[in-house]
Formats: sequence, structure tokens, C-alpha cells
Amino acid sequence: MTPSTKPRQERKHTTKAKSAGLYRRSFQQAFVKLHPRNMLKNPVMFVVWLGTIITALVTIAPNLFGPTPGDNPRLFNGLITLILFLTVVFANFAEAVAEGRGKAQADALRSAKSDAKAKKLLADGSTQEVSSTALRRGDQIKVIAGDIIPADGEVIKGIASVDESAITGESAPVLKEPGSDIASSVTGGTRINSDELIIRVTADPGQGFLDRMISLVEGASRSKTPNEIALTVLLAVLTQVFLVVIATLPTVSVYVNSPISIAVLIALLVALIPTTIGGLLSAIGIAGMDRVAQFNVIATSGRAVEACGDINTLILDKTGTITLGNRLAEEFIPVNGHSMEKVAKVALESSIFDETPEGKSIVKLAEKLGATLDFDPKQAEGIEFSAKTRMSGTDLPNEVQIRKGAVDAIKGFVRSRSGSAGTSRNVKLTPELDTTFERISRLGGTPLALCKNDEIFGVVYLKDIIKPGIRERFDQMRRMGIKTIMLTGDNRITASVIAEEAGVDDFIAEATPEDKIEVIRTEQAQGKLVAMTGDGTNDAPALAQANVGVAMNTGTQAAKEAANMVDLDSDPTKLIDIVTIGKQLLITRGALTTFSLANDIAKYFAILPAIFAGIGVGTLNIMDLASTQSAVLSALIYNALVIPALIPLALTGVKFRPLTADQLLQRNIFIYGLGGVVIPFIAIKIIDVLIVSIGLA
Ligand SMILES: Nc1ncnc2c1ncn2[C@@H]1O[C@H](COP(=O)(O)OP(=O)(O)OP(=O)(O)O)[C@@H](O)[C@H]1O
Ligand SMILES: [K+]
Ligand SMILES: [Mg+2]
Repeated sequence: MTPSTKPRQERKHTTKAKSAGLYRRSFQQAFVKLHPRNMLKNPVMFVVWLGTIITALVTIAPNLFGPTPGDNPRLFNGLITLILFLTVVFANFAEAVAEGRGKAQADALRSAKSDAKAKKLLADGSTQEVSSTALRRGDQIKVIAGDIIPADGEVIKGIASVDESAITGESAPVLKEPGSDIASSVTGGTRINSDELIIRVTADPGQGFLDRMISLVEGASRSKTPNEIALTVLLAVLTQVFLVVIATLPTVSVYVNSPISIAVLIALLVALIPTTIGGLLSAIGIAGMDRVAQFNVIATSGRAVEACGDINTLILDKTGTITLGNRLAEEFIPVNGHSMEKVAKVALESSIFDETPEGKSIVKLAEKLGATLDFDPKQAEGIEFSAKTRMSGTDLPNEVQIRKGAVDAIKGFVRSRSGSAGTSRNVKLTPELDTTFERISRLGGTPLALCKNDEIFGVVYLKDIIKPGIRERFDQMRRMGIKTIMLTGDNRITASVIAEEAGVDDFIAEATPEDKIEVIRTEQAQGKLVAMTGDGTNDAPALAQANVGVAMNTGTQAAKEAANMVDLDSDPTKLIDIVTIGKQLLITRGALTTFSLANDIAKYFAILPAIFAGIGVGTLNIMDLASTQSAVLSALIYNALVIPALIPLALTGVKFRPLTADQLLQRNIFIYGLGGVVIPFIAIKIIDVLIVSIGLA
């Protein structure tokens, strides 16, 4: 786990040479995408495509749809055809570049996947060499040092170190062993470095994590998101409205005795329909998913990325997300008159089977204090920690039960022990215990009480450190209008201290796994969109319930399957980056739509006076363009060029600032709206001067 909380640098995955190749391939793709089946998916550009065909016809036969005015209709119509054609190609190019960036990433992943041979375990215990594609869910396989793990699975036997760099890019090997929730899940395509493992296959061929990742980044399984569909419909409706308006123009023009040619009508139509946003829309969506992937996060749907942009509530757990996670034993504090030696001994006894970082650190501290065991661990039984009981410990054969855990949980345990034993002994619950509990909690630490049967010996102080810089990140979230809620199984005092120090808006202490779902449901019932991170199997239901669930790659298969995003670096604070990307995606789309529509004003002023030049609408001719033909051509050339000019912005997204959605909307409408009105006036005028100077019109 990376404790760093500074905003990550996006991975640069294209070098100069690579991007030259990308542009060349994308240019070819732009022509392949001219296929009508593909063009139909984009109603705005489809209209431009049809327009191109019609203007091509009137280039060959200028009088096909009636007489054409002008000196050289062939040249003029030919130029319009060329510009319209380029408009369509530019739009296709934008989409191809966005897709190409994902493909490069998919190729890198695919190279990790080989058609490895698998050693399938047969009923008699022997192994049989089979192709990895022959493996099915439930099969058991054996992998030995050096093998590529042929499928996703769960370790059921053995212990080994595995190199997961093919997926995470992180070269440090990870330990895999059965039992423990997290360390037992392995991913197909990773390599086993040492020893051997018996694995139960959990995914059929082609359904594995790597397969899903490849098809996702490749965009193969990308479907339009609800927002994108809504915008596409809106653009299609706008296009229809303009189509109707333009269709009435010939009648009007006959009245005023100023006939308009079909090529000019189509030029006017294309200039007015929202080709800029229509041409860039799908590139913006693909680039959003790609940006998430560059942060080493795999999103299972564009919908999830978009939902990130609308998140109102962010749910985080305390340990490991807000704090560094390696919560370590700092000190043992004896109570009830026990000696330090005795407390260290009970601490050791309670933790010899505890594999959690907390448990291991307690063993270490106890051994440092000279504690030793005076029973054979083989005769004893480990009681695993669970978030429900909030305790862990050891049972000895002679009915001796040693426990450590949350102070109230241990108090309850001690009471029940004294009751069930039938003794009349009074349980010693001294104020000393409570004051120690409070003192540790006020430091933001986690107090764990230690007991043997019904006697409490002392308290372990687990020190929890807040990740540096996390406060700034929460401040940033607040400015974005996102409420942060910390959920923790820890006690109220510790929770409030950490919550205060980290600067979260709200916290819930002593939370059980069920509480997590409940919190999400409550927020959702108020119409909020909720994001959460998690890694354990018991997080899976909550991850599925949240609108955006981010699973840690180190997490269990169940968590990864329930989530709609997987963070390959297993850094829970990355949710903050993902939210930023989601917001950026929505803002970019909004900004370019605003820009695209605002452009129309200049195009009206360029083309309409030119069309009706003969009937004295001179007052409208504020742009003073050279001629009817140069006006039409200038507006169209601007309209075409603005698409490639905006590709970089569509791909990288507009600059993001941590403001609320409303503030951002106002800001962008101002910048892109105003820019969208002013820029084309200047650009069209310049193009007009240029084409006149080279004698095109
Ligand atoms: N290994 C352990 N053995 C015994 N008790 C533990 C152990 N780990 C944690 N506890 C106790 O159980 C409580 C609940 O643990 P849980 O994992 O649900 O929450 P947490 O780790 O405190 O916070 P978070 O929910 O943010 O992870 C802890 O606050 C602590 O008192
Ligand atoms: K347009
Ligand atoms: Mg925990």
C-alpha cells in the first residue's frame, strides 16, 4: 500500500515516436470509420456525411437540383465538398486517437497474457499438463517457481512470492498463502517467483481479470453512458431543428428573389448544427476512461467514471485509508496492579495466532520486553479477529481463554465469562481501565484491552498516524461540494480525534460491516451519489451498493467483482483523483458543448448576410467578408478546423479546479461561452482574408 497522499503523476504512456505511430494509425482509422454503419452512431456527423455526398453530386453536375448561381459553381461546390469531407474525417480522427491510446495499453497487458500451460491437479493427486484455455472454474492447479499463473484463483495450499508487476507495474513481489482473505487471491498472468502453490481456479477462460481489463481499456465493451446518450439525443434534436429551418429558406429566398444553391444550403446547415461537440463527444468519453487507466485504476464502465463526477458523499474507512494503516503496538499499560512482565506475557499469548499487522506488532513488542510462552502453541487454538466481535485471541486446552480487543468488547467478554463460570467472583472493572482507555483514545490511538478468562490485565496502545497531506485532500473535496464520512470499527473517542485531525465532515464509530451498507443506503435515500473504497470480502456488499465502488487490487476476488473500479496500486486515497477525473469529464463535455453552440452566433453573421446580400441586409454584414462565396467557405473552414484544434483539450480535459458543480458551471459557461462567441468572429475574418489573398474566392 502506498501511504503517499500527494496527487499522483499521471503515467506517461506515449513517447514521441509512439505518438507519431498513433497519429498515423488513427488517420487510417478515420477513413475506415467512414463506413455508414459507424457514421449512423453519430447523428450530427452523419448529416455532414450525407451533405458531403450531395455536394459531391452537385460538383459533378452543378444543375442537378436546379440552376446554380455564381461564376464557377464546380470549383465552389468542390471546395465545399472537400471541407465537409475533412470535417467528417477530423471527427473520426478524434475518436480514433482516443481509442488508440487505450489500445496501446491493452497491448501492454496482452503481452503479459500468454497461452501458458497449466498443471491440472487430478483426483489421484497427480498433475496433467493442459492448455490454460481448457481450465474451468473450480479446477485445481499447481504452479511452481517460474510459472506464469494461468488463471485467476484462490490459493488453497502452499506459500509463495508472486510477481504482479504485469498488472500493477509494481515490482516488489507479494506473498500469497491460503486462508487470509487478501493474500490468497491470485491473478492470471502474474508470475510465481518462489516455491509452489495449489490454486483453485475462480474464472473461466476469457473471463479473468486480465481479459476484462484488456477489453475495457481497448474500449471493446464501452457502451455510451446515460449522460452521453442524453447529450447525443439533444444534439440530434438540435440538428433536426436546424434542418427544418434550413428547409424553409429556399421558399423564402424565392419570395425575395435571391435564390440559394443547394451547396450553400448544406454549408449553412453544417455550420449551424453542433458539429464541434458532435465530433468530439465520443473522444471525450473514451479519454476519460483512459485517464482513469493512466492513474492505474481499471474502471469496468464509463458510467462509473462519469458517476464519479457527480459524487456527493465519499465514504472512507479509518485504518489504512485516512491513517497509515500499519497501526503498531506502541506501549503496554498494566491495570489492576499487574506487573509489566505479566501484561507483556498475556499480550504475547493473545497474539501468537494473530496474523494482522496489529497482532504481529504486539508479538514483537512483547518479545522485546522479554515475554515468553509457557504453553505449546500446538496445544492451543487461535481465535481469529473479526470486525463483528472486535476481538481476537487464543484458547488453551484447560478452558483458559485469552483475548484482546476493543475495550467494550473485552468488558463484555469478561462479564460473560464470570457469569458462565457460575462463580460469584466480582469482575474487576476498575476506573483505571477507563482512564487508560480515554487517555489512549484522546491521542487518536486504538486501545486494546487484554484479558485472561474474567481478569483484565492491561491495555495495548496501538498508535495510528494520519497520512500526511490528507487534510488538504479533504479540504479540496469540501470545496468540490463532496461530503466525507469516516467509518470505523474503532471507539467513539479515537474516531472523533482522528476525524477532527484529518478534517472529515462526519464520522461513524463502532461500525460493523452491516453499518457500512446502512450508511450508503441512507445517503442514497436522500438522493446522494455515494463512493466508497474497500478491500475485504465483507466490504463487497457495500462496494456493490455504492454508486462508485473502488476495490483495492490487493483485495479479495469478491471485493473486486463487486466494485466497478479496481485500483491497481491499492491506494485508497486515489478515489480523490478519480472523482477529479470524473468531474473533469463532465466539465469538458459541458464546456465544449457551450463552445460549440456559442460558435453559431458568428457563423450566422458570416453566412446569412452573404446569402441575402442582394436584398439589402447590409446592416447584418458586420464582419464585412469579401464575397458570398468567401463568407461561406471561411465559416465552413473554421467549422472543420475547430475539431482537430480541440482534440488535445478533449483528450486531456479542461483544467480542473476544486469548486462546486454550480461554481464550475458558471465559470465554464462564462469562459467557453464568451470564447465561443468571440473566437470565430476573429478566426473567420482571418480565413476570409487568407482565401481572398490566395484567390480561392
Ligand atoms: N487484530 C486484532 N485483534 C483484536 N482486536 C482488534 C484487532 N484489530 C482491531 N481490533 C479491534 O477491533 C476494532 C474494530 O476493528 P475494525 O477493523 O472493524 O476497525 P478499525 O480497524 O479500527 O477501523 P477501520 O474500520 O477504519 O479499519 C478495532 O478498533 C480494535 O479495537
Ligand atoms: K457546426
Ligand atoms: Mg480494520
